[in-house]
Amino acid sequence: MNAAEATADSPQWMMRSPAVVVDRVSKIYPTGARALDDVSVTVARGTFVAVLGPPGAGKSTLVHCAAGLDAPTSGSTRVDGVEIGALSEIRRAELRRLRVGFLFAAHNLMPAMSVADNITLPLRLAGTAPDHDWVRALAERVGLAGRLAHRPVELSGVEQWRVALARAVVARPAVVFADEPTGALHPREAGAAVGLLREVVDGLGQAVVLATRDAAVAAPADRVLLMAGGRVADTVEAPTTAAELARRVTALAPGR
Ligand SMILES: Nc1ncnc2c1ncn2[C@@H]1O[C@H](COP(=O)(O)OP(=O)(O)OP(=O)(O)O)[C@@H](O)[C@H]1O
Repeated sequence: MNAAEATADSPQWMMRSPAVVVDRVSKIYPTGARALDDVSVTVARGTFVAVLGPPGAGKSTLVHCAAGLDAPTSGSTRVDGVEIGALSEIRRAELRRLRVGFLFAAHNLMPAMSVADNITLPLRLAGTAPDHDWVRALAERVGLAGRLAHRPVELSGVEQWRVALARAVVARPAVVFADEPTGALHPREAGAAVGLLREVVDGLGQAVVLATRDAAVAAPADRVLLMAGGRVADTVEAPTTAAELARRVTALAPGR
């Protein structure tokens, strides 16, 4: 099949399409706050994009709109080749369970469930039987081998974060959306945590879209979008450093 023959729902199209396309998205809340102002972003498969900026810049709104958790006021978003706005709520929920992984500051682990059951929850919610060898291999990869039978309360904060990471990738999604994912960790632990995220998605070929205020968390990305006032004000390509990113953020908002 050549490019002209590929249709939006054919496997060939899905393989070629970027992991995420945000096309001219604006979001105006009922309060009148313009959180996103005509934002366009394309995230190629397997690439790690960080969204960095000061509080209120629109980072969370961008991640939520891109992931289909929130509806843009105008513009469109595609994830894994699928136009989110065209899906019914049921189809959107399916897409979120199997083609998208999430990592938030609050891990929302199920306290009564074992680590293994927490990790495999997205699969079970989607009616898919977990492959136990894969779950064991994943647990090993994130440093949780030997912890699969424990309850979350028996784990350290970093270990709980690793459970959330494994849960985000267990369905081998096309993309992981992360909103201030290291927010519950000590700042000292954040760098290593995002390093592990990077290692895991590099191994599995997933794209990442990660929103953060912390330049050290954004620095390992392939591309950093600097946001201010609901717009992508600047883009920094890898390699870069936290110090350079912090300098660029300050330059965007003089007097802050
Ligand atoms: N539900 C909402 N209702 C009204 N305004 C909102 C809502 N959510 C966000 N906003 C406003 O939209 C703008 C962007 O918010 P957003 O949370 O996306 O920024 P952010 O860059 O993620 O900030 P932070 O780093 O503090 O999380 C802000 O002015 C915020 O007050």
